[in-house]
Amino acid sequence: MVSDAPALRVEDASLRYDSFQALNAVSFSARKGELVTLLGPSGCGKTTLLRAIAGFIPLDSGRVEIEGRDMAGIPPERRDTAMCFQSYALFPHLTVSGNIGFGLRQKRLSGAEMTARVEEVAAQVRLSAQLERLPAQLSGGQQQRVALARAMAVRPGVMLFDEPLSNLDAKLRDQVRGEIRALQRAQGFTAVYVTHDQAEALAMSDLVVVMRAGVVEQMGAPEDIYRRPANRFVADFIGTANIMAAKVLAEDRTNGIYKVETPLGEATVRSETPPVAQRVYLCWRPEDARIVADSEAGSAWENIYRLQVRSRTYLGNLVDLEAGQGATDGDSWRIQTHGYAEGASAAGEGDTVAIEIAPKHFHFLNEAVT
Ligand SMILES: Nc1ncnc2c1ncn2[C@@H]1O[C@H](COP(=O)(O)OP(=O)(O)OP(=O)(O)O)[C@@H](O)[C@H]1O
Repeated sequence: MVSDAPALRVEDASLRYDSFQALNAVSFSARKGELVTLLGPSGCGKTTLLRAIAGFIPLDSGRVEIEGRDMAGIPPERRDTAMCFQSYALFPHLTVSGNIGFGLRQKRLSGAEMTARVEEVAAQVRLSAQLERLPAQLSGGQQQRVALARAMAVRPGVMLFDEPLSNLDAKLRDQVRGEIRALQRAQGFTAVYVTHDQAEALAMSDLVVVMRAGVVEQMGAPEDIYRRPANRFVADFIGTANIMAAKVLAEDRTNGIYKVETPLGEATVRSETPPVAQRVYLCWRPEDARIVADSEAGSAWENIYRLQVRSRTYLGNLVDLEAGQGATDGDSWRIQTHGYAEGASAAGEGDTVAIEIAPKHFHFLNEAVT
């Protein structure tokens, strides 16, 4: 269960490597039982932040609090954290049991307590039958589970994951991420999870912290980040986004309805939050467009645009179209639709399709066009 007490609080964390500002006033907190992902492109400072939380590198300014306690000057082994790495970092000469129990050696548990704890955690990660094996005798997914069990065994206040799945193939990655999330929920541990994979972040998190160049660009629940990205960077980094420079022509703030001019044509936008400027970026997602039949397209409906299909990719469950006004010139837009949706099969390369984007599917970014 998620409670209100912050298990971890990072406040204004800043850190430089020589002249390079790796973290710049980063703040976020994780409530007890929450999984928070730090998401961003390579080099944005995710690992640096995780290592600062673990106590491996000191911050230049700002603070890390675990369970309300300031961690300044507290070494890693005395912080209530455990790290789970992408490389697993298993001891090759120790059995699964030895690896899982490794972190317990400092915990002053009796032999019987230690065995019981190892068996309990091994069962949670479904490794009870492999306790006497060496890491080399395990699959990649099993090795990852040993690493997870070893971290879980010490029952840390905050579990820290550094891209734990990047050594696994795509299918296994999906499976293991589901397992980690299920275990995290069942055991109720608090976790900070570093990834550059937006799908992983959306699938696993209670809170996503999107970072770029040492700065937090946005944080929120996965759906918030996806449906209401703050700016072009976040919109583009999370999923696929069609981003247009728009000009507000008329507004009815009371009802949240705006008329805007866009490269697609005029559009009606329904938005609870007003645009931040008259010239503002507007975003819509590929699945927000609906291909409409000619009979509908001729009616007085709003937000219907005729586009020529420039390329068509069949993805099995979905059809992905790239379409624009005319065959090649100017912007092109990504449209995704179910393969069986009306009109999808007729939308071949070179064909003209009519699409409808509902007013509520347009989203104003908090970013003015300058
Ligand atoms: N010890 C160091 N000395 C100097 N610069 C460093 C050091 N460690 C990291 N950096 C730089 O700081 C920036 C942030 O690195 P960090 O490893 O935190 O990024 P990241 O977001 O985790 O990236 P990745 O996903 O590639 O691991 C990078 O530009 C990196 O080159």
